[in-house]
Amino acid sequence: MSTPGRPGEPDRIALRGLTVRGNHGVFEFEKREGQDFVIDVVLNTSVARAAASDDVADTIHYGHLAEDVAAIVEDNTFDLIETLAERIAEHCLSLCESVEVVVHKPSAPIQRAFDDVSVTVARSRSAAAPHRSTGGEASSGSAEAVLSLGANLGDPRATLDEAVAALDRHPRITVLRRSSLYLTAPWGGVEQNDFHNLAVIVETSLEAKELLAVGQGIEVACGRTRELRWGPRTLDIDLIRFSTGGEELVSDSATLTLPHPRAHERAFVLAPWAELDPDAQVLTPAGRTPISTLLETLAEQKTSRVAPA
Ligand SMILES: Nc1ncnc2c1ncn2[C@@H]1O[C@H](COP(=O)(O)OP(=O)(O)OP(=O)(O)O)[C@@H](O)[C@H]1O
Ligand SMILES: Nc1nc2c(c(=O)[nH]1)N=C(CO)CN2
Repeated sequence: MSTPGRPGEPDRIALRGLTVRGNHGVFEFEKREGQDFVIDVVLNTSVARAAASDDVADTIHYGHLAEDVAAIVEDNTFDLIETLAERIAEHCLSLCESVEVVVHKPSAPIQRAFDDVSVTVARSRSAAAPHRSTGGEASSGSAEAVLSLGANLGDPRATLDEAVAALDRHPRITVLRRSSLYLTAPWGGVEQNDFHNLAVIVETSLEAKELLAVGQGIEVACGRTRELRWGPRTLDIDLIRFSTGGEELVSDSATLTLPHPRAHERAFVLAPWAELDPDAQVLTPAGRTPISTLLETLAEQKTSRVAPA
């Protein structure tokens, strides 16, 4: 028989010694030439559910975690390993309650013999939230969001099922409603297979940026690569609308545009959304417009509801 966990002794998933080449450093030659960074992350998260089900879908997949962390190291250039550690911690907090991240820089330009230099940050959701809230954004409390999901590579049905389940498993996201599945003609001018699309309405205590980051994490976990704009993909999750207390968030930062700037031009977004909320008023450059009116103007974009499997 297992013993119930005691407070102060949370379950942990640890990934140590992840070695990734990156271009971080104060000196120009460090940015130019790159060097190895070694990362340790310890995620405090209950593994009880996965231990009971023996299903990897009920836990944080360490392979996906390693890829996500490696991508943060590889895709950015920071002066300081403090910043790198903070970014990694921020990502991990979209997966778990608290985390400790150590970034080692064993080849740092130090003119003395040394074994290692490292920065350690420990972050938890409650402590992190005030630092991460950004101007004009809802910080906490409950928000409602519309997400559009699409896929046209691999097994789109299975991927979309897995993506909705992954959203719902997140401790700070509840999927309230899920639309039928739609088969839709590719939008955007790239010749490719039809897409499968659906929409979900979720309730969340995450900020909009965090919700988008969770969606992007799920895209990566499902094997998404970005090769061609509007091109074929295993999974795409777009944040269409985010509202707190009935008030819709409008954002135009480099990383987050809300409402989604192209949603009103896309029948593949509007048809599934209209099924969930037929009275939705969509904020467009021309003002608020009923979703049914927009769909009428997009009638030439083919969408058809797929019968349940
Ligand atoms: N509301 C939003 N939903 C999804 N991504 C957004 C949003 N606002 C800004 N972005 C940013 O847009 C970038 C490109 O996203 P993505 O790769 O999903 O684009 P796409 O699916 O090819 O095209 P589109 O943005 O037209 O749907 C991402 O880096 C993401 O941070
Ligand atoms: N029908 C349809 N077309 C698309 C879609 C999509 O989900 N559905 N996604 C794209 C890039 O995100 C580009 N074009």
